[in-house]
Amino acid sequence: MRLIKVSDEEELSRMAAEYVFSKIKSSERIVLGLATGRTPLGMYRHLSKYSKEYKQSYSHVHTVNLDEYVGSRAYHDYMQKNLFDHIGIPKNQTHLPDGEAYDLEKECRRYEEVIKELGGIDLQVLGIGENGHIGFNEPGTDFSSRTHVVELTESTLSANAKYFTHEKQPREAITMGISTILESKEILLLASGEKKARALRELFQGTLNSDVPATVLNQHPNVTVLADDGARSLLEEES
Ligand SMILES: N[C@@H]1[C@@H](O)[C@H](O)[C@@H](COP(=O)(O)O)O[C@@H]1O
Repeated sequence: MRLIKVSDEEELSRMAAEYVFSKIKSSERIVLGLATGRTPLGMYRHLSKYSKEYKQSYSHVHTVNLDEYVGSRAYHDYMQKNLFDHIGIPKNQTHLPDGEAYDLEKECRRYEEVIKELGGIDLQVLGIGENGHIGFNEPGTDFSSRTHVVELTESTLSANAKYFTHEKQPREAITMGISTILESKEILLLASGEKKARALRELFQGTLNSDVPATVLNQHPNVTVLADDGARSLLEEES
């Protein structure tokens, strides 16, 4: 696992965008796994800006998002507003789980098929929950899980309550499973702020702990962690 140290959220956003943009530029075809939440917002802002500044084609880019709330399009709307409206990725090449599907189990299987038919994920961007969740894989999730429906923990519900001012906050979500995420060829994890420090400390301790799902990333051969001063504040090497 590589650690790239940045000072703050702004530097993290710029570095993350440069990282992803260089992959887009240098690939003939790329499948990007995308995350939502506050952390990648600045990265999306920079990527949107690059799309205006540089004559870069996005016709070779495919995207698959990690998750969506059940009964909601909150993350569809987030992606549209923060990235897809500003960047020329063909609409039929962007994918998210359908949280409004009638048969959620079937939707989970469909989503796995989508990823498989795309040939897997080349670069998965991840955020990290305060409790160490990745995607919406909450503490205790089986490391062998595939795309599934989850019941969100109180910790995650309260951390994300601020995004639900116009609709009732769903208590369930569809998420790629831990095993689905681990099959990505490369992972870029973004962590910003002191609220993430405990989860990051667990991750860098290197021991697998199913109570902190992100620790499973220690088993992946190609993970880069971009972390700012706040997120690194409990790492031993920093003290
Ligand atoms: N499903 C998302 C995760 O993918 C994200 O990593 C996490 C952290 O979000 P934030 O970046 O807002 O702290 O929140 C949500 O639970």
